[in-house]
Amino acid sequence: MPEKVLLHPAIDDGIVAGSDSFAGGTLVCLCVDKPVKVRIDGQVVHNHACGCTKCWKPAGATFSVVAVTPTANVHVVENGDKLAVVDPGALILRHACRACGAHMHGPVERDHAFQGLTFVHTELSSDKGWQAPQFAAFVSSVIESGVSPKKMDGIRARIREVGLEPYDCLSPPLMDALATFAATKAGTFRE
Ligand SMILES: N[C@@H](CCC(=O)N[C@@H](CS)C(=O)NCC(=O)O)C(=O)O
Ligand SMILES: [Zn+2]
Ligand SMILES: [Zn+2]
Repeated sequence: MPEKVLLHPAIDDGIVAGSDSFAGGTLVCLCVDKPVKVRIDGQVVHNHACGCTKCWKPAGATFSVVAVTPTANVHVVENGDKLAVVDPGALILRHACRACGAHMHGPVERDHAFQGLTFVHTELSSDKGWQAPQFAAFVSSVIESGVSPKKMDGIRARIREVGLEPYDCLSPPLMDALATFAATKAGTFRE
């Protein structure tokens, strides 16, 4: 029997639909003592599985699940002194809890198509109604975390089976946003 392909706990047992009227919630890190808490006002968008090596994954998961929300909607409300930026040179300034390692919020501050957005992991919240994962991004990148290339057909098949489209970069709307930004910078943008 072929080995079962595990993607992420929020996907493996069936994707739970989000709520259109969801008003937001609080992310809590994995620490038992003095957990970091981050409140998000309102719903997230572009929630997706990410196979890249940089996004935070829970133990045993091959993919992370990460979404974006306007940075203005993100508020560190408790124990923010435990946070540190993982890589200050990265586009996404991932603020991780120094004790448990969970990435609590990742703003994009630099001049970029995603400037003003923050990347967050809604699985760190017990609130119900967050947008469900919509697609899988950077699927080929799981090879960089040690997944055998021989497993990629099975991984992509499983992603499709759970109802997501696998992409090796971002989804078409996000890639279009990046290209629109580049075209605007280059002066080649047309309405
Ligand atoms: N193949 C690379 C891809 C890394 C990458 O480009 N990740 C995307 C998706 S999260 C990104 O936008 N990264 C920006 C950043 O890490 O700041 C890896 O797996 O490390
Ligand atoms: Zn923690
Ligand atoms: Zn990623």
